[in-house]
Parts: sequence; structure tokens; C-alpha cells
Amino acid sequence: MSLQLPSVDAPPQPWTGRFDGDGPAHRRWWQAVNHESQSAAGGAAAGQDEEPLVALSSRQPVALLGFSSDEGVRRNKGRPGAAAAPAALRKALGPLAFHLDRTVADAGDVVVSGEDLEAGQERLGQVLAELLDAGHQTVVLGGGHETAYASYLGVSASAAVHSGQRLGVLNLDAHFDLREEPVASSGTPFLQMARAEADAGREFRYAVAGISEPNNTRVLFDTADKLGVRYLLDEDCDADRTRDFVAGFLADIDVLYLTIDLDVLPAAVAPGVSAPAAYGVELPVISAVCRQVARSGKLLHLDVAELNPAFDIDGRTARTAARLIDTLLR
Ligand SMILES: N=CN[C@@H](CCC(=O)O)C(=O)O
Ligand SMILES: [Mn+2]
Ligand SMILES: [Mn+2]
Repeated sequence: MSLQLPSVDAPPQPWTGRFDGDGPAHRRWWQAVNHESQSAAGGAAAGQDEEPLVALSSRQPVALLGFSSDEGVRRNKGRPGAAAAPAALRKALGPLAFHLDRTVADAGDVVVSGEDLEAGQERLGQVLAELLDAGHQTVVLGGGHETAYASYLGVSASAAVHSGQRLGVLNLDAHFDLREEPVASSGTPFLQMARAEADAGREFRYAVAGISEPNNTRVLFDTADKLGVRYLLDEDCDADRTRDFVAGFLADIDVLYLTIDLDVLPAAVAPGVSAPAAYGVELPVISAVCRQVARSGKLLHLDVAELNPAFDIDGRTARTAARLIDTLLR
């Protein structure tokens, strides 16, 4: 597929990783992405042939887009550092063996400049809607969880939602992020979405798995109840209950926007976040949700948020996020 990538603030850079050879059996993510991104930019990849990397695949192509933003976490009084996350996620994805039967292109980054979060969210939304309407399955590499409102702007502007398909937002997170605040932040995106969906005359379908009771005030639970949010507490996220919860949500929607806030995972698995989880949902359960979502065929868009490389240990959080992304695209 020959695709033109929309214009962004920071164009895609070449990916790197371990080199075992050129053939398909040696392929890693960095090789697959470089091939696709360079052909999308209109040039042949230096030293590589121009054969399609994925022969005869009818599967939807994937586009990755970074959202380099600290501003939401800063406004939410968290630990800044998420602006460096898109680069850290690419670094973790690059060396993974490439087993997908589809192409993956990197569209580069939208960069939040200074304190102007809202302008950055608008720009990301525009680029994302373009990528979706060009037929991609899209992956946004956040950013603090203010990434979610930027993602929503793109998803809600897409032809899929405009044509009347029922959108569901599934958040894997220790937090509701339904804060009522005078300014938008990483703590407000789902209340912003609820209001925007009401303005558009649509039902807001929002589900969260992994909610930590001690880390969400009564006000947040009341807001969730008022909005009809479906949620599952972290202590209830065993394999069966989580699978049933997600299945029930998927049954009521046509297209899914999945957002993974990495603080849903236990702090030992995901130390590199602004607010590490004392309890958390174990990785096999989160991974099973990703497989379930991938199999559903309803995944329109996904993002990964809240990675803070400054607090990561041995790239543990970034590696986990990369693995989940890989699982979601199978
Ligand atoms: N993105 C959201 N973050 C959490 C942060 C909680 C905390 O710092 O303890 C929230 O606002 O609820
Ligand atoms: Mn969150
Ligand atoms: Mn969270």
C-alpha cells in the first residue's frame, strides 16, 4: 500500500534495533517500520529492496503516531517526564521480532509546545482522523493521559463514528480520570469526552478496568455512577471476571477506542509512571484483555499513556507496553 503520511510537528526518524539479517525470518519491528515509513515518505529504503514486506496481506495497515506531552501531568500535579515516552516506546518496540501479517508505518510525533496542551490535542486529533479515514488502524504513543482526549478528538471526527457506529471507550487504568477542574489535565479526559458526546447527542459508553478504590475519591465514584460508567475494581480483576466485563462491553458497541494507562499494572511491572500502583492488575490479565480486544475485530484505535521513562527501571514499563501493543495488533 502506498500511503502518504499527514504532516506532524516532528517527522518520523529511522528506527534501530538488533540486526540478524534481511530476510522475512529475521525481521524485527524496526526493519518493518523503516521499510513502510520510507516508502510512505515517497523514497525507497536505502539498501533494502522495494518488495512489500507483507506479501498478499489483506489486513488493515497500522499507523503509529506519537504525542509528546508532559503538560497534562504537570497540571494534574504529577511527576513530569511523559513527553519522552514516544521515543522510549519506539526504542522498546524496535528490537521485537515482527510476527504481524500487516504493515506498520510511523507517522512521527505531535509535540505539545510549552503549556499549550489544547492546541496539541487539536493537532493530534486532526492527524489521527486523517489516518483513520485513510483506512489505518491507529496507535498513539502518549504522553500523559491527556493523550486520551487528543485521541478522542480524532476518533470522534472519524468517518466511522460520523457514520453512526456506536463508539465505546475502554480504559485500563487505576483511575477514572473524570476530574472536574477549571483546566484540562491528565485527570480530566473522560469527563471532557462525556461532555463532548452529550453535545454531539450521542451516548457516552465508557468502561474502566483496574480502578483502585483508595486512589479515587467518592466524588469520582459519584461522577462515574452519574455518567453510567461501567467499572471493575483492581481487586476484582481476575481472569474470568475481567474477560466477562470486557465481553459485555464489546457486545454493546460497534467500534472500540482502547486506552491503556500503564499505572493499571503493579508497580513492580510498571514502575515508570507518574503514579505507580500499590496493587495493580496483573500482566497476564491485561495481556488477555488485549488478545480479547484484538480478536473482537472492533478495535478502531488504541493508545498507551503515562509512561515516564525517567522513573522506569531497565526499560521495564516501556518493554511491557511494547509487548501489549504487539499483542493488540496480532
Ligand atoms: N491521570 C490521572 N492520574 C491520577 C493521579 C493520581 C495520583 O497522582 O495519585 C488522577 O488524577 O487521579
Ligand atoms: Mn489515567
Ligand atoms: Mn492512572
